[in-house]
Amino acid sequence: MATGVRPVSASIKFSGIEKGFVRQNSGRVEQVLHGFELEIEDGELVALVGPSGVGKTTLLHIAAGLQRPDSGRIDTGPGGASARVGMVFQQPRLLDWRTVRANVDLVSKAAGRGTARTVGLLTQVGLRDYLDAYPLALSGGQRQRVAIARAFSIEPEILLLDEPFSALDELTARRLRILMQDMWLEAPPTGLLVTHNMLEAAFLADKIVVLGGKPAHTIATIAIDLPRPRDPENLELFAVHRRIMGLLSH
Ligand SMILES: Nc1ncnc2c1ncn2[C@@H]1O[C@H](COP(=O)(O)OP(=O)(O)OP(=O)(O)O)[C@@H](O)[C@H]1O
Repeated sequence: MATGVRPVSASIKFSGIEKGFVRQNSGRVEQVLHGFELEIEDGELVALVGPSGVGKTTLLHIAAGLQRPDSGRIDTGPGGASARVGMVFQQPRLLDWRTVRANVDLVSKAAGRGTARTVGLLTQVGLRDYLDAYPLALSGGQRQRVAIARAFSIEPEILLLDEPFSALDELTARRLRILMQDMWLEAPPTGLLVTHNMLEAAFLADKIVVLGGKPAHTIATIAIDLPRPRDPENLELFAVHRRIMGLLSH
């Protein structure tokens, strides 16, 4: 687990989660999650990996409160009842008619954190010279940097990451993973990362939960005990990648 300080503790606990969707062509319910259990401890970052359609994003949406389980519980505590939840999605989802600075200010103000940290955060993500630029004038990587600054601007106790780097070229993605690691270490939130990239999961996470099947079940839970900050070239990350690919190739 990472070191650092954070004012409020938070954990994420999925208990007995059931979730099904009605298939449009047949009208039958496809059960995606059945009795799903997972606990993410305070300050821990868990990565969910598994085949397309297994239910990773559904779990993240349930954690975010964007979807409700059919039954079961999602608890964020202790202290989690009032936890601030930050999110970074695959697409940056910025307001194109607001400047970079205003995009961050709006969210941090809405979360009651004020705007004093905005310039510092945007400087930290390498956008000091773009405070007054509009998102459409930025590259995809720069926009995602704004999204990362915005997520950290609320001083999140919980941070949910939905394939945050998958729309970027690999070099940019790597830089942003390192940036994410640095920012995470300053005051580690409790986190859930959904990704298709096993190296990314191994680089960022404390624990990787490998999902498979329908309804989804946990095939393996892999603890990543490497000290931080981690090096993306660490050979142990590649060993984890191979292990997961082996598990999912059967
Ligand atoms: N709103 C919805 N309506 C109907 N079916 C849905 C809905 N959301 C998800 N599903 C179905 O639930 C299953 C799990 O979807 P989910 O997006 O959680 O998978 P995933 O593991 O995140 O996939 P991917 O890696 O491709 O993003 C899929 O079969 C999907 O079609």
